[in-house]
Amino acid sequence: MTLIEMKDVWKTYPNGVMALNGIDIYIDKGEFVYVVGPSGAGKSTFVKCMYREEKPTKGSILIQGTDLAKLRERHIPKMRRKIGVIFQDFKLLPKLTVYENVAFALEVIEESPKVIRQRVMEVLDLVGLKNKARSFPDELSGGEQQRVSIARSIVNRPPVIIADEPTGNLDPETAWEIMDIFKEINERGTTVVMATHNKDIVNSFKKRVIAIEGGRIVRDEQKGEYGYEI
Ligand SMILES: Nc1ncnc2c1ncn2[C@@H]1O[C@H](COP(=O)(O)OP(=O)(O)OP(=O)(O)O)[C@@H](O)[C@H]1O
Repeated sequence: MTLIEMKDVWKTYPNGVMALNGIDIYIDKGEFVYVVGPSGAGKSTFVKCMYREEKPTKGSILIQGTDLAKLRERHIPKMRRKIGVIFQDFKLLPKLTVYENVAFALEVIEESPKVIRQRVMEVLDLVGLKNKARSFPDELSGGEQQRVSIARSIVNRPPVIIADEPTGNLDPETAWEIMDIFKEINERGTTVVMATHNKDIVNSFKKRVIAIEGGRIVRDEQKGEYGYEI
């Protein structure tokens, strides 16, 4: 079943840079997809369009049938709940505890305190951080902070999570631990789209690879390789 469909997507930034030049892609429910390519190829722009951080200049992006490209500003927050997002630099709220950072996503949709407590502890358990619920982000290692951000991204139970260089700030061993969590989440049925420069991970944990160069898809392979020298 198709979860995400991009049809003839173009993105030109206001400064004239053409970052995406006609992207057509289908991603099915439950897939694990790496997005690879040289620096400046358009990977971040591709994923940003997918969670409507950027609006395409032309084309449509359907997520479960809703066209993100046509979405009005006021409908964006509701749509974002269907998409968990994970960044290279974690983007946790520094003044909130681990628990509060994760609970925040459920508080804004006014879930009951009981549901919030249950779901937050459930996802903190999944990422192995139940014992750090009361800690603040700056008391955690980079790997732990990324685990919190993953917990936050899945607490709403979105059908897809999108990660932009999630292991970019982590040492190789920690990067693998984070990958194990993504694997687990994917095995439980969540679609994962991950832009990455991590050649070892792409070549070892083999999944679909979409390669972008100059804003175009130049390769789309099941169980693909990273394909670039770093
Ligand atoms: N907000 C912006 N305004 C103008 N140009 C931008 C903006 N964001 C990205 N670009 C340009 O668009 C092109 C694609 O950038 P993008 O960040 O999508 O590439 P990338 O493949 O993710 O690169 P990297 O691997 O270095 O993160 C580049 O030429 C970049 O300079």
